[in-house]
Amino acid sequence: MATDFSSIPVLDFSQSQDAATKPAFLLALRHALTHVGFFYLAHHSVPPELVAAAAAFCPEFFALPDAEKERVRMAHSPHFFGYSRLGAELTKGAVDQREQFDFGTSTGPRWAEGDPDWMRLWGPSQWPEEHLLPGFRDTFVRYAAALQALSGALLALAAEALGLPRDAFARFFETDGNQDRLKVVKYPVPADDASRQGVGPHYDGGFLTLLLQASPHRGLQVQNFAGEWIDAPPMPGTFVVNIGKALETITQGVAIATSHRVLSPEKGSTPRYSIPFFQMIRRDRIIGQEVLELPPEILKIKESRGQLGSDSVNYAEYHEVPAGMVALVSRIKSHPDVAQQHYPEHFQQFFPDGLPAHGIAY
Ligand SMILES: O=C(O)CCC(=O)C(=O)O
Ligand SMILES: [Fe+2]
Repeated sequence: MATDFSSIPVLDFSQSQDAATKPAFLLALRHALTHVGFFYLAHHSVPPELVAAAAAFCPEFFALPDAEKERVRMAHSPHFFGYSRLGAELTKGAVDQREQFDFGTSTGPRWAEGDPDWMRLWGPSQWPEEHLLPGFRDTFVRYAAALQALSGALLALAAEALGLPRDAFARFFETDGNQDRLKVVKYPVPADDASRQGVGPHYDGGFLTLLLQASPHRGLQVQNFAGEWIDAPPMPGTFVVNIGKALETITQGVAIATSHRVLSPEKGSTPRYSIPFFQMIRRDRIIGQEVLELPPEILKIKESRGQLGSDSVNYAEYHEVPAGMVALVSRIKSHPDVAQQHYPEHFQQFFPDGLPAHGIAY
């Protein structure tokens, strides 16, 4: 296809802050949203020292004593926050070769007795003991807040790029605090006979994902319209931004969520680290029933670009159930043992034969 991509565009965030260069930024953003679903964001607003501090903590976290990682393991958390050991996570039923620590920005409205159980997805994070990793919690709280602010600014720009008012997406967020999710991820060098599925092909579920590639390893790949895997190598000073299925859904498929995966580091290499930030939406809306009206010239882009090749079965539920339920089901499928502990009825429904041999999140 003529408009298919063979590399990931680079956008300069600073252009969006200057009236003279903003139109060019919005055009580039429109193209990235509608034809690629991924872009690098350079010259962004997050201080480089904060990014460097977060990256430096990645190997340190995973070097914590096993007992401490056990203490904060995800199975203790109905909010799916905490530590998952290697091989604990599934993508479409296959085991991912990664270890991770999930946490969230500060919590918005919480679950209360009588609320649907997907309201419980939001809640407090678990943190390692301060004396074992001084500064870790403070750094990541500040990092998360900075990423939340940047993702909000970027989403307002995305609205403008699609011919919408800046606040077009506001109604999909809690007004008194929205909880976004982050994780610190380690992709080890696999053993000789192990699979190289760092994380299998998938879509992200929310609005925008802002990924820090926290070590110089290649491995992230993005699937184009023809189904080819395009490398997205680390580029210092940037975040890799991609679109999730919720944003695709409410823009009537104009902004595209693109399938991506991570290959484990090569034999003889060292572990790869990354820190994705996932912009989440409020839980109580069936967003497929609230799609945005878009200007005709923007809707037309869909026709000129053609059909996306890869499957879009995942997240079709956005048309049927509240966004919180969609997010909960996605977590349950990835972390069945957390579900078994905290959401036994859903667990029974998705895993009627009991816990898979893999998929234990500790
Ligand atoms: O680690 C990466 O580079 C990407 C991770 C990812 O796609 C995800 O966790 O959704
Ligand atoms: Fe992803």
